[in-house]
Amino acid sequence: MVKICCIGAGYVGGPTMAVIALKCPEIEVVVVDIAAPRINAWNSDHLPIYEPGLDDVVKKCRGKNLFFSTDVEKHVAEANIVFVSVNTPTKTQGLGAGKAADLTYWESAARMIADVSKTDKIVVEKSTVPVKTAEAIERILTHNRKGINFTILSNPEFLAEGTAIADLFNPDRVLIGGRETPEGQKAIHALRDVYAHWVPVDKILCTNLWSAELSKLAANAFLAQRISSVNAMSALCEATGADVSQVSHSIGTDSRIGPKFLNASVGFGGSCFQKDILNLVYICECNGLPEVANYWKQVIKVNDYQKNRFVNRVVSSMFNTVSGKKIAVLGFAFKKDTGDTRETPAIDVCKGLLGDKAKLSIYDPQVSEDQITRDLAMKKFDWDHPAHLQPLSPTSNKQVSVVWDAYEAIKDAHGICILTEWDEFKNLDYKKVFDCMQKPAFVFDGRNVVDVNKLREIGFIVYSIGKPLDSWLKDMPAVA
Ligand SMILES: NC(=O)C1=CN([C@@H]2O[C@H](COP(=O)(O)OP(=O)(O)OC[C@H]3O[C@@H](n4cnc5c(N)ncnc54)[C@H](O)[C@@H]3O)[C@@H](O)[C@H]2O)C=CC1
Ligand SMILES: O=C(O)[C@H]1O[C@H](OP(=O)(O)OP(=O)(O)OC[C@H]2O[C@@H](n3ccc(=O)[nH]c3=O)[C@H](O)[C@@H]2O)[C@H](O)[C@@H](O)[C@@H]1O
Repeated sequence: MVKICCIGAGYVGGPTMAVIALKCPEIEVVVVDIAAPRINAWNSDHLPIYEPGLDDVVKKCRGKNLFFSTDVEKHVAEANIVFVSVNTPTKTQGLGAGKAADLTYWESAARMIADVSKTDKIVVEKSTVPVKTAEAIERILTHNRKGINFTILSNPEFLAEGTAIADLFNPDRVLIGGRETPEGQKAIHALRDVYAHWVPVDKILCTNLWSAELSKLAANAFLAQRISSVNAMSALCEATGADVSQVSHSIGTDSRIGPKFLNASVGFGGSCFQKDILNLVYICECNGLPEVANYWKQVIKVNDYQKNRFVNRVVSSMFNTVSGKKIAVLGFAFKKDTGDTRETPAIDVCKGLLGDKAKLSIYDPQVSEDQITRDLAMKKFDWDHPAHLQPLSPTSNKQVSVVWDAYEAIKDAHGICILTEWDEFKNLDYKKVFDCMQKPAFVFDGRNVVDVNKLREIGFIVYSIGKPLDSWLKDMPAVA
């Protein structure tokens, strides 16, 4: 019987392994983690992450062929295939700080695999890693190998949060990279056989190790670049009277461009886009390619510009100060259908508004007060380390309250900032909202979810990213 062990029970390890267990009933899958609270949550009725459809999948296989455990060494020792899906955050100190990937967690996992193994293993890179990481991992694994053969594969994950289960059930492709040696090819076939339980074989792409590693960074860079491109256009739309949704639709109907990932927004967030592009930039610099590095750096610069631009719009519209004014923040997660706040644009927008002394009332249907308080106090990049290594919960900020109802957040507010595109924000009773706000009442829509004309008819002053400006805003400076 094939036994799979996955090190790292996070947003990737948990859902991916649950789907493998569901689709391959004859394979035993154990997900292990050093974080006991996370494993306890995976074994409870309240899973540690919110992901549509995940509960169902876990319920169907947990206790049958899917297990969650803190007994990392035992399960690694017993497995034939070991996936490694641990954090690969951006380095905050030392060589490459602020750009390079911090491979501390990966290295410690690899050393542990080498120490506890008594049988041959396929070791699969599931985490996103710099190109050529497999070479370093191989050295760690084979340094003290005691006659055991380790074959390393790169199998990057392309799921997006909020649609993880659908993405895993029906992936655009599964990518497996391995050495072009007989052992490498044998390992590729073994992993391909796992995915072939439900993924058509023509969607399982097999490449060399470095192509697989680099393809993951390239895919995220290309996706993020599309968002920065459309966001750059949104600034020009506001300056010219064009409507970014119309521009996106017009260019997206060109089959060479395609319609997806062209929604202008307050900026992209999430645990990976920025981290992976910084990682790519660093690799380019290390390979003596500064022009290529600068090209990709610009994707992040435009994203930062977009977040600053949004804050400036809010402040300048409200008579150039938000000091002491209540601003309702609707949505804190980095996108809808997830409770994940890693690198969410809401953090930078909230910090910008707090910098101008606003009073924030924040509502998100999936994010807890504790998480928001931590996020607003955390240093850049600290969020991407395992929970037990993160700073303890800070004392709450008097300028910030977190509430569990959108109307509660809005009551007596001067302005509303929509920062996540949760469906419920489209369907609020905006007449009721208007009536309970200070006047003039402002709506700043960072996700283009509201019906701008309808809200203007009610009496709101509305700013919506990349849409023709309200006459109120036309002469206001909005320089980031
Ligand atoms: N979040 C996402 O949507 C995607 C993430 N990725 C990549 O997958 C990797 C993991 O990301 P997430 O699952 O989001 O991170 P996460 O932070 O949710 O999960 C990582 C887990 O690894 C555990 N861990 C760290 N070191 C360990 C060790 N030595 N032994 C046992 N457990 C250990 C941590 O406690 C944590 O629970 C990253 O490289 C990320 O770039 C790739 C595709 C999608
Ligand atoms: O490596 C990863 O971590 C993953 O990163 C992204 O997935 P994810 O970050 O979960 O979510 P996305 O749907 O890509 O959204 C990222 C950010 O871009 C924003 N976005 C997305 C699309 C768009 O048109 N406009 C836009 O602003 C979202 O609101 C969100 O803040 C990729 O889509 C996945 O393929 C990849 O596996």
